[in-house]
Amino acid sequence: MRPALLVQDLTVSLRGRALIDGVSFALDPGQRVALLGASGSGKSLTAAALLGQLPAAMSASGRLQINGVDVRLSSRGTKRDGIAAIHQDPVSALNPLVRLGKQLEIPLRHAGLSASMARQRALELIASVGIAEAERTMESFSGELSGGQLQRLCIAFALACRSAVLVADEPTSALDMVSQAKVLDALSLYSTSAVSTSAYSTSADSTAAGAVLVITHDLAVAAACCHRALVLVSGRLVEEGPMESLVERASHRYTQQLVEAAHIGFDSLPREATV
Ligand SMILES: Nc1ncnc2c1ncn2[C@@H]1O[C@H](COP(=O)(O)OP(=O)(O)OP(=O)(O)O)[C@@H](O)[C@H]1O
Repeated sequence: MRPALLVQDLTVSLRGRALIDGVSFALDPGQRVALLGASGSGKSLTAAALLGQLPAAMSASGRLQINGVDVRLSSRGTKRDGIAAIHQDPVSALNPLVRLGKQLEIPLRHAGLSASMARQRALELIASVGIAEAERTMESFSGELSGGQLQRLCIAFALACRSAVLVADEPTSALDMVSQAKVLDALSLYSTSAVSTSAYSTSADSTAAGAVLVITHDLAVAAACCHRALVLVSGRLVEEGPMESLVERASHRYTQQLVEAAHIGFDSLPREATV
């Protein structure tokens, strides 16, 4: 199976100092993978490198492939095809002056849907990420929704764009537990939805599922929604593996500390994350 995301030997440097040092990993379609690490370990810079959003003073090298297409790591500024992101603060991703339904319909119209089909699909997407009253949400502005609802709406946007990869950077850290669970459910939905072609075609490839990279320092969040985890320490990948073996048999001291701090055991993992 072709990976949705392939990262080889990613290095991000600032004035000759490597902030990210030789990081390699891959995400298969349908996989949810956590990128864990302490504050300052390089999680956000890794995300920025994947999205082409590194500060101008930094340089990136290595290989990046999104949905089978090589992407120049040095390119930045424009949105990269096949990859979308949601951030801790969803408000900044949305236009506060345009009704949410109109914003959601834009990528759908771009994909070739008629106005009425785009509206219908937008309603379906809003409902699919667990937001009740889809009709009313379509007519709302971003300031009228809660943080958790906006976060799920951003996931609906990523679904509308049919990005093969969704990078979720601390998607739940500003939310209460109930909203957190709903956002994690929406991320699961993303990775089981067919997303990875840009056109609404019927080709075999259009059935590939989305892959999600969840950036977090919270092991409980990672365990609740991810199949695998990658652990970053000081810009280097020190450990990776299936979620349950990481929790049960962490080998790096930082991962062991995370497990001890989270006090979670294998039994608390959802069934889906253990396959
Ligand atoms: N704009 C910048 N200029 C200089 N150094 C930076 C810049 N952004 C990040 N760094 C450095 O790069 C390293 C990795 O930072 P990064 O923001 O990726 O960490 P993080 O794991 O996302 O942390 P957090 O969980 O606190 O967001 C840190 O040492 C940080 O000081």
